[in-house]
This record gives sequence, C-alpha cells and structure tokens, in this order.
Amino acid sequence: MEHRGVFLTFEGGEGSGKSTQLRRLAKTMQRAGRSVRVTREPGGTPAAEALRTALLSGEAKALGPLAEACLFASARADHVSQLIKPALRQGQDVLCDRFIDSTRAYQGGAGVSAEHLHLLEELALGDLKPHLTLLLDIDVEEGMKRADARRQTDEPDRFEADRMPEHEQRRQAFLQMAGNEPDRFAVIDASLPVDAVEAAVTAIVTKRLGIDLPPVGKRSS
Ligand SMILES: Nc1ncnc2c1ncn2[C@@H]1O[C@H](COP(=O)(O)OP(=O)(O)O)[C@@H](O)[C@H]1O
Ligand SMILES: Cc1cn([C@H]2C[C@H](O)[C@@H](COP(=O)(O)OP(=O)(O)O)O2)c(=O)[nH]c1=O
Repeated sequence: MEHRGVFLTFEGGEGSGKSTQLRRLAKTMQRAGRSVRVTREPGGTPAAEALRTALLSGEAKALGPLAEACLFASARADHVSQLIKPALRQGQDVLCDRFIDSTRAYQGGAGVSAEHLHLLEELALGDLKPHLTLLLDIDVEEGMKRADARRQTDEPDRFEADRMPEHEQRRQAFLQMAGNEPDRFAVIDASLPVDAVEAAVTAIVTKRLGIDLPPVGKRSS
C-alpha cells in the first residue's frame, strides 16, 4: 500500500507532554502548508472511542492483560483501517497520541508476551508502520505531578492509578524500544520547558523526515 502522508506517533509516560507537543507540531506543520490529521489511541474513531471509555474506566481491568491487549488491538484495527490508512492515502499527515509502543510498554509490562504483542500488531496494522516515533522521556514522578495538576477530576484513570514501580518499568521499556529501533524513534528530554521541547521536536521532524518547517515562535499551549 502506498502511504503518501507521513505517520508520526508520540509516546511516553503519563504527563510527559505528548498532547501538548502534538498540538503544537500540528499547528507548525499546517503553517508549513501541510494537511494534518490529529488523532489518539485508544480512540480516533467512534467505535474505538467507545472501547477507550471502557478501557480507561477500569471495567476492563477484570479481563486480565491478554484480553485487555486484544481490546486495545481491536480499537487500533478500526482506527488504522477507518482513519489512519485512508488519511495517509489521501496525502494527509497523521499525528497520533500513543500507538503500538504504548501496548508494548503497558500490556507487555503487565505480562503479555512479545510473541502475542507481535501477532496483535500484525493483525491491526498490516503493512503500516510509523515513519517517526517521538518518545517524550521524563522522570515518572515529574510526569505524574504534571498529570495530577492537569486532571479535572479527583480520580486518576485506570493506568494513572498504577504504582510508581510500574510507571518506572514502562519508562524503561520505552527507552529500550527506542534503543532497539533507532531509525524509527527519537528520544526527547521532556523535562525541559514547553518551548524548548517544541524546538527539539521541530528540529527532529525537519531532520528525520526532510520536512521544511518554519521557525517556532513563542506561544501559549
Ligand atoms: N514541558 C513542560 N513543562 C511543564 N509543563 C508541561 C510541559 N509540557 C506539558 N506540560 C503540562 O503538563 C500537563 C500534561 O501535559 P500533556 O501534554 O497533557 O501530557 P500527556 O499527553 O503526555 O499526558 C499539562 O497541564 C501541560 O500543560
Ligand atoms: C494506546 C494505549 C494506551 N494505554 C494506556 C496509557 C494511558 O494510561 C491510557 C491512555 O490515556 P491518555 O489519557 O491518552 O494518556 P495520557 O495520560 O498519557 O495523556 O491508556 C495502554 O495501556 N495501552 C495502549 O495500547
């Protein structure tokens, strides 16, 4: 299948700044005259958003890690076939907040085998692969502080509520994935101020994908 747009994914722990940076990059790319589609996982299509509600509310916790991974993959299969692939085929760039690496880090960390994760990826993605994955890396306590400050409700979601060692294990898993696939990943120091992270993201996208982006001025998130 020919993909004409570029497919970019943002990964990292809770509160690392993925959504903030994704929004900013989308604006910058649009200013450069590109057609950009912003989306997220789990979610992106009506059916996948319905699965998201169940997955994050905690109802899915009783399922166990493999069944849960199947639900993430099910949401992803719909998202990929209904939104991501058609948009790329039409020449739109797709920026996605979390993707396969979150399943590897979270459900892999909960015990789903690499073999099963690979199988689920093959089923949901076919020949699709992100052109670039931006890993926003931050100390887990710092990320959780940001996530706590951002949250509108008192209750953390299903995964935010996990304990620090689990968050730390996910951080290490993300870093290991980046080390294993250096051509796809770029690791960004997400502890820096928002504008500095944005400048790093812009520079990497320009260099890795050969996309000419205008200089980033100061603006609010
Ligand atoms: N570099 C940064 N420095 C300080 N605060 C940040 C930074 N990036 C994002 N934030 C803030 O931290 C919170 C979480 O950011 P968000 O982009 O929603 O993270 P994520 O999508 O990774 O969970 C938000 O309130 C956001 O405004
Ligand atoms: C895409 C994906 C997300 N998740 C988790 C990670 C997040 O805790 C949650 C999505 O919540 P979200 O609010 O999008 O993440 P963040 O708090 O970083 O902005 O789902 C998985 O466990 N597996 C997956 O495959």
